[in-house]
Amino acid sequence: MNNHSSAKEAVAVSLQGVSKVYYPSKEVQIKAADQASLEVPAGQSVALMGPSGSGKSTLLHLIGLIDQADAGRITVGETCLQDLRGNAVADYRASIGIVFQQFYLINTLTLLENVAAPLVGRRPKREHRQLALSALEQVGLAERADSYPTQLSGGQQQRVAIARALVNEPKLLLADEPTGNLDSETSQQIMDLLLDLHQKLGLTMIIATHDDQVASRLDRIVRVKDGRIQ
Ligand SMILES: Nc1ncnc2c1ncn2[C@@H]1O[C@H](COP(=O)(O)OP(=O)(O)OP(=O)(O)O)[C@@H](O)[C@H]1O
Repeated sequence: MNNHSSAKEAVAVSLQGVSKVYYPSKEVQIKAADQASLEVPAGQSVALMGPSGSGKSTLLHLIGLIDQADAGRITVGETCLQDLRGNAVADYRASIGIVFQQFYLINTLTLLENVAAPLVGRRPKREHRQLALSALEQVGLAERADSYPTQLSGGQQQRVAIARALVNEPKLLLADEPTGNLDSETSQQIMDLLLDLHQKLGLTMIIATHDDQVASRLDRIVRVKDGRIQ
C-alpha cells in the first residue's frame, strides 16, 4: 500500500465504565468486563496483560464490536460504538483490523483470496487483486499469493492474517494473542512485523498477550484483572 495512513490519521480509543456480563448457565454470571476505563491516544501501542480469564479478549471483542457492552461507553475516533446501527456497524468493523491467535484463514481459498475477502462489497472488484497483493507485500508474502494456507508455516499463516487485517487500511489494529500459537523465534518475527507496521502506518494498536517479551516492546502495558483495568 503506497498511500499509507499517517500517524495523524490514527484514532484514539476511549473506554468509560465498560461492563459485560456473560451467563454461561442460569445460576452463573461472569463479569467479564467490570467498569473498565481506558484512554488510548491515537497512534499508541498498548499491551493488555492479565491472567487467563481476566477479560482481555472480552475487551478486544467489545472494542472490535464482535460483542456489545452492557454498560458504559466506547469511543473510537469520533465514533461512539453504542450509537451504531445497521450498515454503520459493518462500516465500523471494516475500518478496524483484527488479528486472532488462531489465524482463521479459509483453507480452500488462496492467500490472495483470503486477504481480499474483507474488500468484497467495499471496493470495486477490479481493485481487489492489487490491494491484496500490496497487503501481502507488506508482510513479505506477495510471491506466495497463489498458495493455499495449508502450504504455509504457522508464522506465515499469521502474516497472511495480518495482511487481511490491513487490506482495508485500518486506523486501529486489535490483536488477541497474535503470537500465542507460535514458537518463540517466530513470535519475535511476528512482533517485529507488527511493530514495523505500527511505526510505518501510524496505527493505534492494542494487543492482548500473556507474553512479557511481547508486552515490553509496546509503548504501554495495561493490566487487566477480574474484568477491571488496573
Ligand atoms: N461468550 C462467553 N460466554 C460465557 N462466558 C464467557 C464468554 N466469553 C468470555 N467468557 C468468560 O469471561 C471471562 C473473561 O474471558 P476472556 O476470554 O475475556 O479472558 P482472557 O483474559 O482473554 O483469557 P485468556 O487469556 O485465557 O484468553 C472468563 O471467565 C470467560 O470464561
